[in-house]
Amino acid sequence: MDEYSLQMHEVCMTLFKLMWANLGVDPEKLCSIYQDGTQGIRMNYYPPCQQADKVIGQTSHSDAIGLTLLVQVNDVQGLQIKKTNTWVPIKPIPGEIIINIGDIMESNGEYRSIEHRAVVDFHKERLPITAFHGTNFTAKVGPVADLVKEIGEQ
Ligand SMILES: O=C(O)CCC(=O)C(=O)O
Ligand SMILES: [Fe+2]
Repeated sequence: MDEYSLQMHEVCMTLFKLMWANLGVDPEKLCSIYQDGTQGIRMNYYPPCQQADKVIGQTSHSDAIGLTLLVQVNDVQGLQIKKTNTWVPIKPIPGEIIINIGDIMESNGEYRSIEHRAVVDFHKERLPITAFHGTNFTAKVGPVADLVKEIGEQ
């Protein structure tokens, strides 16, 4: 479990740096807010339900962190994201990690914190493992100064 947490953190830091570089921000400037950052690992279990069309596994929300890395133990579909007011199912691919952008990484429309939910299956159980990555407790979170523009500025 320790090794899993560590590896997930490493993947996450690599993604943060690539995402910041893509925005034109020096990754080294922001790295410190995730130094000894919070990490929560949640193992969800959604049992099959004969009334799957009448219940919800997890209601609509966005994750209040930087990035969420989600790995599924089996290939049952359940995660959905909201795109132009429509719920779009996310098909799990064995061995791949689903990355959810959280509220802290929302940035000038370039990256959007995604609204999502989980539905349940009529016949099969579903087991996703989610790793949430947030800043450390001393970090000040707010708009990145380098990205703040005047109205009309390109
Ligand atoms: O079960 C899922 O696929 C989604 C889990 C989730 O969104 C969460 O735990 O925040
Ligand atoms: Fe979530």
